[in-house]
Amino acid sequence: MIRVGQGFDVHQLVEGRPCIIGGVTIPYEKGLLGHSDADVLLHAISDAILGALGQGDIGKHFPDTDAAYKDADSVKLLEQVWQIAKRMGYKLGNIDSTIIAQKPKMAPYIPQMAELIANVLGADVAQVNVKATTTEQLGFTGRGEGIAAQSVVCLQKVVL
Ligand SMILES: Nc1ccn([C@@H]2O[C@H](COP(=O)(O)O)[C@@H](O)[C@H]2O)c(=O)n1
Ligand SMILES: C[C@@]1(CO)OP(=O)(O)OP(=O)(O)OC[C@H]1O
Repeated sequence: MIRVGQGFDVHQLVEGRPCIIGGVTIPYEKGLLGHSDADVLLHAISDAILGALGQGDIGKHFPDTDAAYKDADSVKLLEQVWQIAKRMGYKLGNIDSTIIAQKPKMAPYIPQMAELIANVLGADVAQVNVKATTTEQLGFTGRGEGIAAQSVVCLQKVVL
């Protein structure tokens, strides 16, 4: 059986925070604000996996009212989400995702992001696609006020 999920997330860009996207720290004058490390891409992917599983979203599993998740490493959150998928008997089909940011330039960091995500999900890097786009200076992303990410995930039931 195949199940599909989609995820979408947004975080504000502010001074004095690291810019962590897809588990990679990107050198930039601003970073993403959140209760956790605000890794917008890993949150969108985590939500897509939970969506495919019919298991709600990361806010349900890791509430932003819980001090345990203050400045949490979103790689660890994705690892926990993937444990749920494995427990329910699923493996990764493929992921497609898009980072929506005017700046910084994501392209140099995308191979590292895809490698990291594939490692966490026990998959081959060919199963993980990460893209980036600007919004041509339009809207909140275009003004550099925040960064958004979206993701679609296909999970396959493991046949025993
Ligand atoms: N933050 C970003 C945004 C885009 N890219 C890359 O640039 C290409 C052109 O972007 P457009 O928005 O003009 O389509 C795009 O295909 C991305 O590869 C990027 O690296 N970082
Ligand atoms: C990850 C969590 C938990 O630390 O907090 P944030 O970093 O604020 O991120 P968000 O995308 O709002 O989603 C869920 C949260 O509960």
